[in-house]
Amino acid sequence: MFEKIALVGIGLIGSSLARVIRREGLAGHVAISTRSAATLARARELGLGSSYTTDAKEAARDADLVIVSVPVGSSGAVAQEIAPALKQGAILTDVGSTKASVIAQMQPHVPGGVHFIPGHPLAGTEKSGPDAGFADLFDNRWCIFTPLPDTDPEALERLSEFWRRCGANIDTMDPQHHDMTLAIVSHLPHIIAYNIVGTADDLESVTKTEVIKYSASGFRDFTRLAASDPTMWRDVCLHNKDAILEMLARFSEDLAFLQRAIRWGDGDKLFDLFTRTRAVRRSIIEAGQDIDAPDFGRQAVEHPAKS
Ligand SMILES: NC(=O)c1ccc[n+]([C@@H]2O[C@H](COP(=O)([O-])OP(=O)(O)OC[C@H]3O[C@@H](n4cnc5c(N)ncnc54)[C@H](O)[C@@H]3O)[C@@H](O)[C@H]2O)c1
Ligand SMILES: O=C(O)C(=O)C[C@]1(C(=O)O)C=C[C@@H](O)C=C1
Repeated sequence: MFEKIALVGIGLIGSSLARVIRREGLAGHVAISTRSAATLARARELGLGSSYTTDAKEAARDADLVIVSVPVGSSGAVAQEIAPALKQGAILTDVGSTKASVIAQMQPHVPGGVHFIPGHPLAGTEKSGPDAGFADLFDNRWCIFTPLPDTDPEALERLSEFWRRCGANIDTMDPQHHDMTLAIVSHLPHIIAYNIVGTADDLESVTKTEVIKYSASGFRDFTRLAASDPTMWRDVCLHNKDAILEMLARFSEDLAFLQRAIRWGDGDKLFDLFTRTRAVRRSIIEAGQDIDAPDFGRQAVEHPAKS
């Protein structure tokens, strides 16, 4: 599909892209760049690309497609660094979990004649780094684009076709809507997981023994999310601040409602809520998302209930 693709950042997402690009034969040349020499050396050992450099500008030079897969707080610095090397007509995209902030950081650096199309594949795991990636990561997952008002439809279609060939389904929305939606379906669940595992860890007398020994699968599911990359999630929280605070406020109100129902022994309220939420899971399954499949969105994840 492309003569040369540059992957800037070669962690979970960048290396999954490298693997699927190779499997599907989507590029003549895959240039890999990352900030740390050690990560780059590992990418080379894994044979993820055709060339390797710690100089993002070098990787981006002459590329037809440049994919930035770094923590969202670094996307502006990366855009500034590669901007002078971007060729006319190239597509520049990203995979960041927040969109308004990434656009605000990257867009000012994008030279005229370069197609900047922000994107976000809704696929990942709690793991990070080049060893964590796998070619099937994007299979049957959404990839959301938040095109800018002047986005060239042909470039958007070309990038959409690339992601389809990586296994993804495509959707588009405006950046604010993306950030609000992801705040509830992705960012809040991680924040809640970090919080509950932190609370358990604070119970020092319990944590070293009982929490580990008796962790039931409910708590274990939280620990998976709470093991996610600290840099990535620090940046997500700082860069989707307004939407996350809005969702946290609603969450706290609803939690207070639940707390009150428990305090006053209001079984009907509890039963009604739990019935409604059970229906949500059922509708996700009916919509074709097989939650119980062992590879639901992630590989190499323990499924203790099944083993
Ligand atoms: N992990 C997920 O579940 C997931 C899912 C979808 C999107 N995302 C988004 O994808 C992006 C990458 O996440 P990941 O999970 O692949 O992270 P990761 O930690 O596995 O990899 C990040 C990579 O970026 C490199 N990097 C960091 N700062 C850099 C800089 N300034 N210049 C060049 N390289 C730099 C690191 O060396 C590493 O190679 C993030 O923006 C994240 O929000 C993550
Ligand atoms: O399944 C997981 O481990 C993930 O965290 C993946 C997940 C998500 O919340 O669904 C995390 C962040 C992304 O931006 C997209 C996907």
